[in-house]
Order: sequence, then structure tokens, then C-alpha cells
Amino acid sequence: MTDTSMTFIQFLLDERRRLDTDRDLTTLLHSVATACKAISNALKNGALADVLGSLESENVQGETQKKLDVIANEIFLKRCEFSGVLGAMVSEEMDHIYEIPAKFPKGRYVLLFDPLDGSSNIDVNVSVGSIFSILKLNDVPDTNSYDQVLRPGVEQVAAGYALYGPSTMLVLSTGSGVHGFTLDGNIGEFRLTHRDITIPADCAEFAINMSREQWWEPPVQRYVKECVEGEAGPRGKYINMRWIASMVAEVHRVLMRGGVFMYPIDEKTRDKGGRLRLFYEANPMAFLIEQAGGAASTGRGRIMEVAPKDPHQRVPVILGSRNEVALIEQYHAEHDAT
Ligand SMILES: O=P(O)(O)OC[C@H]1O[C@](O)(COP(=O)(O)O)[C@@H](O)[C@@H]1O
Ligand SMILES: [Mg+2]
Ligand SMILES: [Mg+2]
Repeated sequence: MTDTSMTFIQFLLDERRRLDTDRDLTTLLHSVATACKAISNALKNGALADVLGSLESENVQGETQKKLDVIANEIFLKRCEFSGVLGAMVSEEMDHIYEIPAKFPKGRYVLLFDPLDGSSNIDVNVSVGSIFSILKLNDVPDTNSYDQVLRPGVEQVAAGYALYGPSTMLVLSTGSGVHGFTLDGNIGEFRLTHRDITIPADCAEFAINMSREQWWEPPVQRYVKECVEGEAGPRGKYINMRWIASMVAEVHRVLMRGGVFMYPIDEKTRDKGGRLRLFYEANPMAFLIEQAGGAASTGRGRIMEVAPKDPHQRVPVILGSRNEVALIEQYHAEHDAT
């Protein structure tokens, strides 16, 4: 069997044989993949299906919810709650931890997810995604409290995302490399198309929301200034810039061809700790990036070592090609030492 003919479930079963992974994890990943296929389907008809636009409601972060944020959240809950292996779910779109209904068996896994990432891009038909992180607890969690799920990213057993772009892709790591699957619309299955994705150590492309330059910290201002100085500056080369405003799409580009993606802390986000959320944006992406040979940092330490205090906590994010991330960390250290 060639790689390209292997379906997602065949890949999971093969990985289970080779690596002795837990049967329950296979079940959960299959449910997650089904949720992503359903979301891809919901997005497909756009305005024709009356799924675009905003609702009156806000999520726990005070952000106006898009119709598709709510639809995607519901799909994740319904597709995954009956897997029989989950003890709880945590979502960007829910204030509280989601208790698995009593009619379903419960397990030790916890699924943390951003059902639709890049919401501002939905109405303009630009790529969006879903991000997920999986923890395995020692016991079935007591879902009345978040305490048991406040685990650092290093304890993730799997993470991934779906990218709803020109094609729909699922990118996954269970701790043994990063692998990409493309949705084959003819058979309704994800098929392995990108085995063992690796990120080059160096790059000539960065991604940041430049409109926030006025509020960045000096080390980030220094790094970006040196990038845009190009051949005449200390980097001695032209460095390109991209900004899609969908983290999934940015991380996917970094995984495909290298680069660095930043949403650093700035004056406007300092009181919240940053812009992107630790549990269901930063940690899962950090897991994938490190598995692909890159680095993921807050600028002052490894993202996956941040001790969580709140399920919707935010962190600064700097990730991608490892030499570039190391340089940005060095600039933070030099700045903090003065
Ligand atoms: O609007 P900005 O400042 O460019 O921020 C874009 C960032 O916000 C996000 O859209 C946040 O995610 P959500 O859409 O899930 O809230 C990221 O995907 C993206 O990197
Ligand atoms: Mg998001
Ligand atoms: Mg979202």
C-alpha cells in the first residue's frame, strides 16, 4: 500500500500496531476527524447555506460569535461526546467545562479545542481551521472543576488541526512525527499525503500583524526591523512577510516551507497575557511545531512548559524555524538583562 492510498483510520491502526498506542486514543481521533469532515461540509456552501455572519452572542472571551463558531462547536460536541473515552471537553466557545452526558460512558481523555479558528476570515471566504489538543488524565475527571485539566502542554498525548482551505487537510501528531492528510471528496476520507513533515531550521519569511508594531516590546520591534531592512540590514538577506489572520493557515505554511509566526504580547494585550489561547491554540500548535523539528516560545520560555492557571488563559506565541525562534528569544534575553 502506498502512502497516498492510506486512509486516516488505516494510518491510526498502523500507528497503533507499530507504536502500541492506546485503542481509546484511536477511537477519539477518529471522532475528531469525523467532526472536522462535518465542519468542512458545513463551510462548503457558504452564503448559499445561510451560515455566514455574526450572532448577537459573545463567548467567554467577550468576542462576538459567528454563526459558524457555534455550529462548529456543536459539531465537535456531538461527534465526540459518545466516543466513550472522554471525561470532559474544553472549548473556546464555552464558558464552562463540558460534562459528558450521563447516557454515554466516560473515560480519562480530555479534548480541548478551538472549533473554528480565524473567525474574522469566514465572511470573506479565506481559509479557516479547527485546532485540537488531547490530554490523558490518571483518573476520569471530576467535571465540576477545571483543576484536573489544568495540565501543561508537555503532557499532551496528541494534537492537530484541520485546515479548510482550497482543499481540506488534517494534520496530526501523536508524539511520533507530524503527518498530513487530505480529504478525498470522492470517498469522504482523509488520505495520507504528507508523511513526516519537518520544518527547516532557517527561513526567510515571517508573519506578524504589523498594525500592532506601535505596541510591541523592544525585542520584537528589533527583530522585525532587522527583517524588513533586508539585504542592507544585519540579516543580509531579503525576508518576506505574510499575514493571513488564521493561525491554522499560518502554522500550516510554516510546517510546509518554514518561517516564523508571531503573536507576541503587546501593550494592548498585556493585561490579558497575550492574544492567543494557551490550551486550544498555543499548546497544540507548539506540540506540532516541536514534533516537526521547530521551536515554540513565549519569547521567554517554552510554550508547552507554561503552567496553566485558567482554561481560557492567553500567552504570547512565537513559533517556527528553530534558529529564528532562538534569535528572537536571544533578543528578549538581551533586552531583559539591560
Ligand atoms: O485579527 P488579528 O489581530 O490579525 O488576529 C488574528 C488571530 O486571531 C485568531 O483568529 C484567533 O482565533 P479565533 O478566530 O479562534 O478567535 C487567530 O487565528 C489569528 O492568528
Ligand atoms: Mg483561534
Ligand atoms: Mg475560534
